[in-house]
Amino acid sequence: MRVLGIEGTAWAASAAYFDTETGDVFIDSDPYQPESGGIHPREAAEHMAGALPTVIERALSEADSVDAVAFSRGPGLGPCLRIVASAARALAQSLDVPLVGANHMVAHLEIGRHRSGFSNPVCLNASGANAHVLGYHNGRYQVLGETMDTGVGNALDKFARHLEWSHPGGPKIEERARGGEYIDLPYVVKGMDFSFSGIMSAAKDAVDSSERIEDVCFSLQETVFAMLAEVSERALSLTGSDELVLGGGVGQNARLREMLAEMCEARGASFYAPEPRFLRDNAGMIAVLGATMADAGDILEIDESRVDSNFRPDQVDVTWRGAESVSRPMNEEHEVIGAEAVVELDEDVRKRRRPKTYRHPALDARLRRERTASEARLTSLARRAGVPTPAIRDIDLREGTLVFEHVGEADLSADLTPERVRELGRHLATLHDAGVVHGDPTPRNARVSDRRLYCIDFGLGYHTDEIEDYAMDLHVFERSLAGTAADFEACVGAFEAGYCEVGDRAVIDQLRAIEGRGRYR
Ligand SMILES: C[C@@H](O)[C@H](NC(=O)OP(=O)(O)OC[C@H]1O[C@@H](n2cnc3c(N)ncnc32)[C@H](O)[C@@H]1O)C(=O)O
Ligand SMILES: Nc1ncnc2c1ncn2[C@@H]1O[C@H](COP(=O)(O)OP(=O)(O)OP(=O)(O)O)[C@@H](O)[C@H]1O
Ligand SMILES: [Fe+2]
Repeated sequence: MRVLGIEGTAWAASAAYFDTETGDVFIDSDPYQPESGGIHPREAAEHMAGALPTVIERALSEADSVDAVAFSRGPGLGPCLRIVASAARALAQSLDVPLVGANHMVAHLEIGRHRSGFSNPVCLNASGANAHVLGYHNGRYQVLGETMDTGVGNALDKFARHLEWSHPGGPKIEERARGGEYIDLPYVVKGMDFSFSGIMSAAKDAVDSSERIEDVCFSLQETVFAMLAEVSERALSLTGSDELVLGGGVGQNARLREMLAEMCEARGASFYAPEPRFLRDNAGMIAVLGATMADAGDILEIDESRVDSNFRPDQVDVTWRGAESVSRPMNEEHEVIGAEAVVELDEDVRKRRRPKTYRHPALDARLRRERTASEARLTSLARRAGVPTPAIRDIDLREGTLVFEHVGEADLSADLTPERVRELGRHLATLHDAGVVHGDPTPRNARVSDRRLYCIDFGLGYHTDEIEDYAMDLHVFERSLAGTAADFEACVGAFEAGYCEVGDRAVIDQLRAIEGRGRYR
């Protein structure tokens, strides 16, 4: 099959030609470069209108024939998307071939899967307007974790604008980071979700209070990319997957790729990053996904081809994949490589947070120390509040080691029933009542026995009386269920019912508000 792809969600006016028989992808792009400030939607749309005809013509001149036209349907800037869609409709009609509407974020992911040959990877999309970790489960690309505020590239670009550097800021920060020294910045990870707002204001304050720019750029990269590597590792650990692919324009950053490669190597996973022309916005990824979709018969009628500027990857009905899942069953082994630690299971359980070589030694030492200390403290506090947890036998903060009582016969993930999930809901409500959040409640961080359900792994927990934090705890759990549970609906229903038996219903309302923010941002 031969597909013409068109992209133009924000800055790249791009067209491509992909031939499934030869595997060749021809891409021609014309970037929009704002004169000052960030991307202006109206100017960007004018750029699309002016540049698309030329790039399309060049791609067509490479084509022997065209069997389908694929375009980016969203997410992106509304005025740009409408111009791209009009061009795609007109072309499909004049060539008399089917029209395919691709989700831009799924295209960022599928290009890595396609080029690597990996069958079922976890995907980190690190782009301008987005940042999320995805895994395929129950016929969708589930969002296992995502930014709670801005996209990663936008965060970097805003910092660069503060320094009055031109757009895009990411490559300039990478350049200036060379030779910088590390300073501490806020590091925010909640389960597999993360946030950039705190770190960005701290970085701006740091340059305003005359820290060296290279030190701030260096530390910004070290901190932001370590967060992305950590949530990717959490997704690998939760699902049991041993494949990671990278997508999105920030993926062009050598330090990010280095960290991800090192993280994967340390846990025996394979890592793939497409070449830069497939990472930044480009129509090649649209043409490649378009061919897969057209092959599955996933085509659009012209009058149903309207664009969607908030089109989320988890809204896409994945017609081109089967019933497989990124999550695989895991056996109880003597040594477990978790996301944070190596855990040896004997009569007692020895959990050691080994140094993570991918992150800066100072950041690594800080995180291991803080998390080991809070895990010890909160595991005991939770038990006193009435939540079953393992007793602590020993603690060595310098080594990052904890020794626990062995609890339960299996992880909750191995035996996930609505009844058990309901009990976890009650436990979290009890914990919140005591003013504590777990921080990383997942089906792998609860242990089951005949009589009880235990909570483990409190390393990301903290004290708080904010209802938003309690709701976030529930959100983290429901995310992890969406990526792993066979019967998601029944489990979520039971979980929230269990929570309400003990806890405050207002937390559930806040949870709905959090979900709404992700969907319509
Ligand atoms: C919806 C769509 O329009 C949007 N596209 C987008 O953001 O363009 P993309 O090409 O994937 O990423 C651009 C971002 O990638 C950053 N970037 C480019 N090179 C970089 C580098 N070497 N280091 C860090 N960031 C870099 C830029 O600063 C910019 O923020 C998206 O995918 O979110
Ligand atoms: N006290 C315990 N009793 C029985 N099994 C345990 C205990 N603590 C940990 N385990 C087992 O080890 C696995 C990893 O432990 P833990 O979640 O604490 O490590 P981690 O590195 O923080 O993992 P992750 O962050 O990926 O959840 C658990 O999923 C569980 O199977
Ligand atoms: Fe993009």
